[in-house]
Amino acid sequence: MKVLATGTTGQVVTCLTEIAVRLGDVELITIGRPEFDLINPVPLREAIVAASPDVVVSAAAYTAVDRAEDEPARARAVNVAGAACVAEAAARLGVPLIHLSTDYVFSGDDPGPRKENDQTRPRTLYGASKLDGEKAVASITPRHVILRTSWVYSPFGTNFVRTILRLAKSREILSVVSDQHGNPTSALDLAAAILEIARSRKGDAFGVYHLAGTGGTNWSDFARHILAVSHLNGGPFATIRGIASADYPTRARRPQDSRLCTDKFEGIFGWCLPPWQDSTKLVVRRLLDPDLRLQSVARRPAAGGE
Ligand SMILES: NC(=O)C1=CN([C@@H]2O[C@H](COP(=O)(O)OP(=O)(O)OC[C@H]3O[C@@H](n4cnc5c(N)ncnc54)[C@H](OP(=O)(O)O)[C@@H]3O)[C@@H](O)[C@H]2O)C=CC1
Ligand SMILES: Cc1cn([C@H]2C[C@H](O)[C@@H](COP(=O)(O)OP(=O)(O)O[C@H]3O[C@@H](C)C(=O)[C@@H](O)[C@H]3O)O2)c(=O)[nH]c1=O
Ligand SMILES: [Mg+2]
Repeated sequence: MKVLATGTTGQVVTCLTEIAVRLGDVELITIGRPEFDLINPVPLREAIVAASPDVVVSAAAYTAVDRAEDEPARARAVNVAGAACVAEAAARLGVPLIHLSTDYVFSGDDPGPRKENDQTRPRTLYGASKLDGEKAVASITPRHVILRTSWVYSPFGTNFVRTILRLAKSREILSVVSDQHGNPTSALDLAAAILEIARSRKGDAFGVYHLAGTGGTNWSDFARHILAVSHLNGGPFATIRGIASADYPTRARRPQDSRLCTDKFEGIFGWCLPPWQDSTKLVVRRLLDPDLRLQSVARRPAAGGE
């Protein structure tokens, strides 16, 4: 089957390319900058229609959480108008759209995990733009699977795992916030899930779903796990000092607890993503030894798990 994904160098799109090669029966087309920019999405929409895929994956987005506070118009243009144009292409083709969204649509003021219908109230401009993007997508095509995921990391691009490993090379102690809770998600797992959904052709599965790594944590414990694995494998190490968000001022105020409940996804699809610790280990080991091509698509069965 032919799957088209937006973006060229993003974490998820890069992992989609890797997993598609591994699967063998998916032709993955990626489309994005510099030829096609979501800021000017009509040519992108027309190119998607011309490519005539069986499924469209909307993986490109404005993801710079702090910068979005200073350029809201650009963030909204990409995440709302751009996402809408991608949805229009899928609607014109009459094919399913898998659209990625975020835990940052929630304020996180109350304890999680959060279900799909829980009240959304983004704290950040990034989160608000992604929420409006979801609404636009849903209004344009009923054949949408909106996947809200969180804390995405991978061997590629910009992410927390790579940042922590880089900082640990030059510092003995790192201060990391311990009062923000969420679910780290490997983009390799997510890409495998997206292609599994694309191939499953479940006719009644459209809607909004939460899909993230199994198990919750906070950023400082996530960092501790990253560096423990790194240390065991001869990589950089630093001591993590847990701090309060108030002691790590950022332009955007992140949710306090944006853990996602994945029961709905598990109920419909019958599986979920691996425990975040296992997937983090695979990605850290791959980053330390780029020749490693570790198995990263293992899944837990839905029943009988923890
Ligand atoms: N990263 C995370 O922690 C999380 C991400 N998500 C969502 O998952 C999706 C994938 O995220 P991820 O892979 O991590 O993103 P990345 O930040 O790794 O990559 C962003 C992608 O979007 C593309 N992009 C950004 N602006 C434009 C533009 N103006 N025109 C065309 N393409 C553009 C980039 O293009 P280029 O290749 O040219 O740079 C890149 O391919 C996004 O929808 C994001 O909101 C959800 C939860 C967590
Ligand atoms: C690097 C670092 C970060 N932090 C904090 C800042 C922040 O609260 C938290 C995570 O920082 P980041 O900037 O990596 O995370 P952030 O950009 O907020 O990550 C988010 O990205 C968007 C795209 C999403 O959709 C979200 O799911 C989420 O993954 O850790 C420290 O406390 N110490 C540090 O040394
Ligand atoms: Mg960031």
